[in-house]
Amino acid sequence: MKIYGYKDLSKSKIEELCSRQIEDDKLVEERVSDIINTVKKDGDQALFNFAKAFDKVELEKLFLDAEELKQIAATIPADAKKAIDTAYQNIKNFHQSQLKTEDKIETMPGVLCWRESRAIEKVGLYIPGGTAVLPSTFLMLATPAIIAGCKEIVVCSPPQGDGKTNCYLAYCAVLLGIEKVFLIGGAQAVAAMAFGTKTVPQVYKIFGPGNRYVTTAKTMVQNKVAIDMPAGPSEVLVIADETANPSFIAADLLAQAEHGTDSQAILVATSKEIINQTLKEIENQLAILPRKDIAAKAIANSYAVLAENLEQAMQFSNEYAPEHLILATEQFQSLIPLIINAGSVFLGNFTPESVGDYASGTNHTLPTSGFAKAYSGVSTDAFLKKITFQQLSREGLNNIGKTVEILAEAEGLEAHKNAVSIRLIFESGVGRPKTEDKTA
Ligand SMILES: NC(=O)c1ccc[n+]([C@@H]2O[C@H](COP(=O)([O-])OP(=O)(O)OC[C@H]3O[C@@H](n4cnc5c(N)ncnc54)[C@H](O)[C@@H]3O)[C@@H](O)[C@H]2O)c1
Ligand SMILES: N[C@H](CO)Cc1c[nH]c[nH+]1
Ligand SMILES: [Zn+2]
Repeated sequence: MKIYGYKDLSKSKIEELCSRQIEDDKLVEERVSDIINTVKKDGDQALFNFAKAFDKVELEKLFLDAEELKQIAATIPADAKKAIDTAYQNIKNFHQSQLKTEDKIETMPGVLCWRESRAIEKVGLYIPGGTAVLPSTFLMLATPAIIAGCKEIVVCSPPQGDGKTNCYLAYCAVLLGIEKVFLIGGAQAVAAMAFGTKTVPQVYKIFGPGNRYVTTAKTMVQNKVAIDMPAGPSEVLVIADETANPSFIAADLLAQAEHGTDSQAILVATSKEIINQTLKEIENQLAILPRKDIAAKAIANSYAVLAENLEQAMQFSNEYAPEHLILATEQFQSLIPLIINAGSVFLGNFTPESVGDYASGTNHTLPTSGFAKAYSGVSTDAFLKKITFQQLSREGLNNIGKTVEILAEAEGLEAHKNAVSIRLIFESGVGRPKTEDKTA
């Protein structure tokens, strides 16, 4: 892991360090574009072929039904079932609290405006399953979808070696009341949900994280469907001072590094000593990790920055806009107001990022690659549309009418003006007897 001194970094070097561009991005785009076009053209047959090519599985059918899911779920160990139940309850509590009704506002006398939420009717959820199957992502996506009231929830996850899925994912399906899981992974899953095939229903919005193929496909189908955000390879940035524990920092960095070789784990510390001790700890902890080869590659693509103080560290973090930000310092309270860009934040030395990945209740589907500058993570809101309403009484139309007429005239849109004028004239009594205002 390379170490940089913040004060020696030029603006362009900071930009380079914060960019997550990878050399073969163009190649991935070309491949994904081919996959999308093939699914559009060949439908289900393309999905069988891609499962064979990429997942090394010859599928008999493209989904597991409720009975099959129940049978697989029955093999889950008792402690895992209990852990999933606990995580689900916390995620449900937190996401339920996000459902809010808004007040109606009278912007001027007789002019009433408000917003109401409606669930997106058909949503597609992608659950990663390449290097690791992530049932936690199933909970993170389906729980808010159900709370929001989405009617049709289509779930895709790559098939595993036996042409099925594992007991944890199947148990989540049973727990959540999802009766079908499509065994489709990668860009082809995104294409299937975006355009529909004979077997896979077309949806209005696609959610979920994934590798570069999945994320690139999501960005490419956006002229057809909505997406939650680009949620690609996991990343973490840890800000640490001398009150931090290097063993904890190393563990947190490795936790995200083990997701994939293109993950990033960045340390920004105010103490050289802490950086050196953390690097040593990374070596020690890496040695005993089953996924050490993956994590070691991700760590090699990562770096540490030595900042002069915590404010400077925050400045770097805001430019990097990490998916996960850990404030490994006893001073975390004073840093909270300085956070501008981050997906999810972990405060103090006893809040490991893993709790957010699984069970604290916050959502782990979060923007990566700097998209935390503009996007939020998945929430119940993401499954809702906000529809605005307005209702004018006769008094309201009298109060606002002139304003609209003048603005319509300024834009040269006479018909717009007339839609108001015709009512004002009507109201003034020209051509008809004046009636009582029943809406006032
Ligand atoms: N940002 C977030 O919120 C978040 C949350 C969880 C996981 N993640 C990230 O999700 C990713 C999961 O990646 P994964 O690979 O384990 O699973 P995945 O399910 O995203 O991808 C597996 C699929 O990729 C496709 N694929 C693999 N190699 C291919 C190739 N050469 N050409 C075309 N398609 C190919 C296959 O179809 C396979 O089914 C990780 O990078 C992890 O860090 C991010
Ligand atoms: N850290 C991932 C988000 O980047 C989420 C996850 C799922 N399982 C473990 N971790
Ligand atoms: Zn994780």
